[in-house]
Amino acid sequence: MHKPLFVTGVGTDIGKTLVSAILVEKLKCDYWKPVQSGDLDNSDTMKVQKLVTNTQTVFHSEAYRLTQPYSPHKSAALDGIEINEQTIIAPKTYNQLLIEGAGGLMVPLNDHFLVIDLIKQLDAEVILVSQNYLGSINHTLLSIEALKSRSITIKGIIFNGDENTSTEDYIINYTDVKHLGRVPILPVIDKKTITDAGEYISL
Ligand SMILES: Nc1ncnc2c1ncn2[C@@H]1O[C@H](COP(=O)(O)OP(=O)(O)OP(=O)(O)O)[C@@H](O)[C@H]1O
Ligand SMILES: C[C@H](N)[C@H](N)CCCCCC(=O)O
Ligand SMILES: [Mg+2]
Repeated sequence: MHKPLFVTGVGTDIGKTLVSAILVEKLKCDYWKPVQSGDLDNSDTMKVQKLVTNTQTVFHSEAYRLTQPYSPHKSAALDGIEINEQTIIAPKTYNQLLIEGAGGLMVPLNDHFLVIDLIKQLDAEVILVSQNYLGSINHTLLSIEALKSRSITIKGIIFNGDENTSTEDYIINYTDVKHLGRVPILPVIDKKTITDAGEYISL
């Protein structure tokens, strides 16, 4: 049985949900967003569900649905609760499971447990979503350093958005992490463009 795939990013708003939709359609795997903070009427799960065509994918319910769009530890406090990491248990499925994180790796779920700790707890392999912008080399190398320091397997990195070969080459050569592909800016995001975008990723 495959280990779960955990899609994380060098930060929030980097394209994890978009890349997750492409991967879910390409792999016909299940999707799970354990912690959703804010946007409950347009959640990541709902976004992916709207973009996926295959009938095999099961969309599992979040462990935590928080009303405010902040760091999960803060959103939970605003909702009068505290996230208990013991309750975040991977859903049972015979299919491959793709898990989308919240924000980047060092995002707090409570006062002692971060997204990166959840990856370890779920024994998942990481697909890191990066983007090419001034400062992204630092953010990407820091993310990879954090994963390696916790002996978390990195399946590879997907660059999202405009190409920057010098940035991508430096990151791949310095870290030896596998380049899984690059998703260009999609002028239109719908079922067809998400299905077609599968060709940009090789894994
Ligand atoms: N390659 C792309 N082409 C066009 N739009 C994109 C692309 N990647 C991301 N976007 C857009 O950028 C925004 C942020 O992307 P996305 O929601 O996937 O980020 P995220 O990392 O999942 O954020 P969060 O941390 O909130 O989960 C969305 O509106 C998304 O449609
Ligand atoms: C609310 C947003 N859409 C994400 N789901 C959560 C981002 C948390 C970022 C925390 C931080 O790194 O400062
Ligand atoms: Mg998302």
